Amino acid sequence: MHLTRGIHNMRISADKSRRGCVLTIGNFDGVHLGHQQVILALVAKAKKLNCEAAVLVFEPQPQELFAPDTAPARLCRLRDKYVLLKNLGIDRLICINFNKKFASLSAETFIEELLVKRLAIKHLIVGDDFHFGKNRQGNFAMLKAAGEKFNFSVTDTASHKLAGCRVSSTAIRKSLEQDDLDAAQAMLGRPYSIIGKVFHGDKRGREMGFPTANVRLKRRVSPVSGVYAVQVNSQFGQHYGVANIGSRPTIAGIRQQLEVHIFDFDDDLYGEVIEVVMLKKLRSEQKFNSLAELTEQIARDTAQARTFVQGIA
Ligand SMILES: Cc1cc2nc3c(=O)[nH]c(=O)nc-3n(C[C@H](O)[C@H](O)[C@H](O)COP(=O)(O)O)c2cc1C
Ligand SMILES: Nc1ncnc2c1ncn2[C@@H]1O[C@H](COP(=O)(O)OP(=O)(O)OP(=O)(O)O)[C@@H](O)[C@H]1O
Repeated sequence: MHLTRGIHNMRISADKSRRGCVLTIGNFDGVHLGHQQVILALVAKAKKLNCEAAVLVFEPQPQELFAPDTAPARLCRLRDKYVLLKNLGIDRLICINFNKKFASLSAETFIEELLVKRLAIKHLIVGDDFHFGKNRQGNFAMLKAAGEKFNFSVTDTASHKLAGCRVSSTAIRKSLEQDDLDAAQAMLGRPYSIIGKVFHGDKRGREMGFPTANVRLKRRVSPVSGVYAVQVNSQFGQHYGVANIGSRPTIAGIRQQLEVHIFDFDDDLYGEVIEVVMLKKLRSEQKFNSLAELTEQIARDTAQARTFVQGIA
């Protein structure tokens, strides 16, 4: 799968022989079951029209630019979207740097310059509530009309529902917030996990008898927090462990961080990308009066997580 980053890297299709693409546009945060339906329809259409299946996403996601303090927690990063979309058969991921300049493009410019001239779209699939361009002026009806003028077709997505409710990134975040991992898993089509690179922590965990791999969350805010029994997938295979996602109030940590103590494991993970799959929430993060009290609690967490994973392994 190709990754095109930035408008400047989208070639203008002066070459009439270019096959063009079928396209969908959105955040696709989490690439959940609803998104997967859209992607499957897109891939099928691309095959039929003998052209590329392309997904256009924005980075940062629009709300992260317009309202950084209230933007929702991310279910996944661009890198994760790339892998998930690739596995679904997408040929090209187009990532637009969503900044003030881009957000001020008129709906007409978005259609003519981007969709028609640069991407040569043949077919577009979007939700019928999709809005775009300066002040969200562009809408589904406008795309339909533009399609007739510039010779591309437009269809909307039929809502994919579970138990009568539309699957959405928002609904998944809510389930995770309410510690309903099963509901989140049902909507994602896979268990919820966080993928990231292991970096050097303060090594305090090792002194406490519980060495931890620290996973960088970067600018991401995690939709889950607290202590979990987890499965860890890395280049060393599949292991189990116990993880804390939080700001570590006992040691006056500030930024949210993911730390995982992996059972029966002593390979070097620094610099490696690992996936931490949340299996069961054990408790919320707490502030303890001393490191000794925290250590005792982590020992209890570890025992509880071990018992849980023995039950499923
Ligand atoms: C299973 C587990 C549970 C944890 N629970 C808490 C907690 O409730 N409160 C807290 O302040 N820190 C908690 N921590 C974080 C510890 O403060 C942290 O692991 C320790 O300070 C070592 O971190 P460092 O080596 O990265 O500095 C937890 C860590 C683990 C692995
Ligand atoms: N459950 C669903 N069924 C069908 N199409 C969906 C579903 N969820 C999202 N889509 C479509 O996928 C594309 C990307 O959607 P978007 O990233 O806005 O997802 P979302 O899950 O609805 O997000 P949010 O919860 O933030 O509104 C849009 O065209 C949207 O209409």
